[in-house]
Amino acid sequence: MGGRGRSRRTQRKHFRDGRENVWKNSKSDTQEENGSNNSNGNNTNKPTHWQPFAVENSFFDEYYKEQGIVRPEEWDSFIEYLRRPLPAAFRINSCSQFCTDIRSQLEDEFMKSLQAEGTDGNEAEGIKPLPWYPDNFAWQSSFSRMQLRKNKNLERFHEFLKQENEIGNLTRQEAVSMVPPLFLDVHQDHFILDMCAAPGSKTFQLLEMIHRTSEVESLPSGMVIANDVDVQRCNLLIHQTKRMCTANLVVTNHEAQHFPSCHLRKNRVNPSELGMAELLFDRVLCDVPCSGDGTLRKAPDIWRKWSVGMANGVHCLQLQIAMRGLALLKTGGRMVYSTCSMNPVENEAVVSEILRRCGDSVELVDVSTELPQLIRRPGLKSWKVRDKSMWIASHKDACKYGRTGIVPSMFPSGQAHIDTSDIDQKITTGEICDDGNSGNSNNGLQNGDDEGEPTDVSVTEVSSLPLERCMRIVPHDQNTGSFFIAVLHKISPLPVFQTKSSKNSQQPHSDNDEKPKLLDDGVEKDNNAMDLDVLDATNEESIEAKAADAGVPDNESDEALLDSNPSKKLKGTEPEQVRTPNKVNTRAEKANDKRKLQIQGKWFGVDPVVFFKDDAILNGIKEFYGIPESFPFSNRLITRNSDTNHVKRIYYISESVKNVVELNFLAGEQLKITSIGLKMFERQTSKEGTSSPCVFRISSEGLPLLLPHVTKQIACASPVDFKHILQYKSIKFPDFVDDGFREKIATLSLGCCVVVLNRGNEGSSDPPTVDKSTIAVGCWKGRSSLSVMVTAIDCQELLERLLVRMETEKGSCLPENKPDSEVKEDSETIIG
Ligand SMILES: C[S@@+](CC[C@H](N)C(=O)[O-])C[C@H]1O[C@@H](n2cnc3c(N)ncnc32)[C@H](O)[C@@H]1O
Repeated sequence: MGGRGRSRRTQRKHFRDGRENVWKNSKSDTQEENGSNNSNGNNTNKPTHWQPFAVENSFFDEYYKEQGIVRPEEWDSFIEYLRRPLPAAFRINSCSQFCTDIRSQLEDEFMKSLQAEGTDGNEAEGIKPLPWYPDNFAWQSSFSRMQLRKNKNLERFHEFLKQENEIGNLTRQEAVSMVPPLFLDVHQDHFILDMCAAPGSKTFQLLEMIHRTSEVESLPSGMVIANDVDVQRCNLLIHQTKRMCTANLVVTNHEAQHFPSCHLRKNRVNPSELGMAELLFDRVLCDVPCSGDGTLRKAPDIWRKWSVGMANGVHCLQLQIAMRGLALLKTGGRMVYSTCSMNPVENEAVVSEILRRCGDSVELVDVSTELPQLIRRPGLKSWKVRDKSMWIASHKDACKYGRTGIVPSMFPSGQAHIDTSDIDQKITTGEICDDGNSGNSNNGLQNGDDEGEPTDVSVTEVSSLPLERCMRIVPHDQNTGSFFIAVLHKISPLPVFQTKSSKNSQQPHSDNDEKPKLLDDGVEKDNNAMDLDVLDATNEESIEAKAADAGVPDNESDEALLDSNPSKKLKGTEPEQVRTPNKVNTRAEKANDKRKLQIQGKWFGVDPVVFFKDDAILNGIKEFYGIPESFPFSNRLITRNSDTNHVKRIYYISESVKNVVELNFLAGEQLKITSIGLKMFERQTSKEGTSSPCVFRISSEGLPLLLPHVTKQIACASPVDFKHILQYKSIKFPDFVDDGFREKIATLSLGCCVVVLNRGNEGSSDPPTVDKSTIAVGCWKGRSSLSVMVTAIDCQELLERLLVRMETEKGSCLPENKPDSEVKEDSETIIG
């Protein structure tokens, strides 16, 4: 095993041979993966060069055998599972109106039919619920994604998955990726930060958790901030979470390690007047960027790319992000640190360093009694460090052999070797976090590599920390990918860290110290975050100390902070007035409101977040739809356009999000917000819009929230007419089957209206009685026809579900006949 005692020449040969093997073996792997003599008649004689990925890598084998993440006798099984394609897994959106219908469909229909189908001698399980996921809401199939796409027998199931996924009733997600949010112990009133959130599958879960039991009419008091550094991936996340129809989400675009503090100066505001003076979180999910070798089964190209440098290269960033997460966590709060990597350098090493830095203020939680059906392994107490050339026994050896890229925190002891030599200089500078190995495929030694002498790694450091409380999920335990999870509890404010002078250095320190040393957390300041960001945001004294350190005068006002950006000057506003936003009808509030309306976006390329305050438009909307004054619109409507005369979309935000927006505003717009709230109203720009007294239609996302409050422009359709609307998208008035419905529609104004399905329990009340199970769609009433404003796929879904429900309830028979007059999509057809 390993490179222990191997001579330089032998070691080099070994690496070269290993690389050749990868490619030599790819032919046979190809045949295996393509499934020769496939019983379903798929072409099995594809040319072998079609196979793009080799599914072995000797450097990988050598590395993980040495780390002992599985016992030697398990190795073959471990590797064999890693080479198998990953079974497809998915989750039912527990907030979907149809979640129980879908679960029944899986349990009663697909479970049996797919078991009967079987494929290619695969496990005949078909699909089964994941035993550790609550309420049978998560499922795993024994089919890979490839099989689902290619196998004719699975076509119907595949179509079902695709359709429900697109609508938002299902989320396709790796089984193990569903685990971290389950350990966060989320409550409905929690403020949650998802630090590295894109593409958003875990954010979706977190949102489901806070919305879990809320009624249609009331929003949860918690909220989620989903952050990612990559704008494009943020857009993916926004698309993904749009299906959740939530007013409790803010998407931000920051480097997680520099996530802004978003706090107000203690001496300038009275927090009790604001509700919140500092943005801290009850829960933090820290699902950091990683080498990703836990996803080998899903992404087999990683076999070819894998190198030790991938893990070593992200270790420092992971640590910085985790430390920032803990700083933003409330005392008493819980943070989950997770990676989809198997590598201890990205996992146990990061957790160890967190514990060393935080001392008694953070504990690693023993969650062994939580989710007992989830099979997991305890974290390692001992592991080894290597770079592309050699195994390294300790930081001392790293210094001795000039191994740049290796930092003390990678070792179980975390102990730094202090030396004043040139080599040490190199190691303690920031460059070590960005070694050239990261992400490249340079596994082996090359001519001219400075190998040094192999160090004796037979004596491995052993950690005294309770790392067995960490969890590693491995593929062969329950036929999944791999994941690492650690649950951290913040007991008290973090120790005060050293200031800029020690930036990026990992100072020597010892596990045996009684008190944690005051260490810099390695976070560089940026203009926005100032130095305050490296601190525990709960530690007021340290904030002030740091503010002074950063050259910010003690008495600097919020206004002055805003002045740093010319677009946000608060001319003519007294500080006291800024601090009393809750007083009604004061001059100060008006000035404040005006300022909010006028504010320009601080962040380049990101639309500003502006409170929508156009009373004329808002009153018009309320009047048109008959929305009572009791509906909380005040300070809950947002636009992303500072020119309020040309607002196209109006977003609705929960009370919790409103508090964050106000805090952010007063704190100098520290948050770079890419998406916020729920799209509630949208300007109808087509010519139909001009014929309506109200140009703002209710968007599909906003309808569930508004529905119980709409008293005008609403009509209850019989199942027959409702089905026709969905089926034909646009119906001429004479073609309505039910006279009562036709008459009701005739009384509505031109423009947007809501049509509710009458299933018998709505009664004859006008407006109809609605509850969580009410099915309704937004429509547009034109001069001669009614058109549905729902996407084609949503119409289809509703139709299918409707038919199933109707059949079950045996309430009504739905005719298949077309309406009398020719149905065609005329100019009034609007599919929103
Ligand atoms: C493992 S993925 C997160 C997966 C996500 N939690 C989910 O469940 O869908 C890591 C994410 O971190 C983001 N990322 C990388 N560096 C980052 C940084 N410095 N700050 C914030 N996000 C970062 C990447 O863009 C990527 O989307």
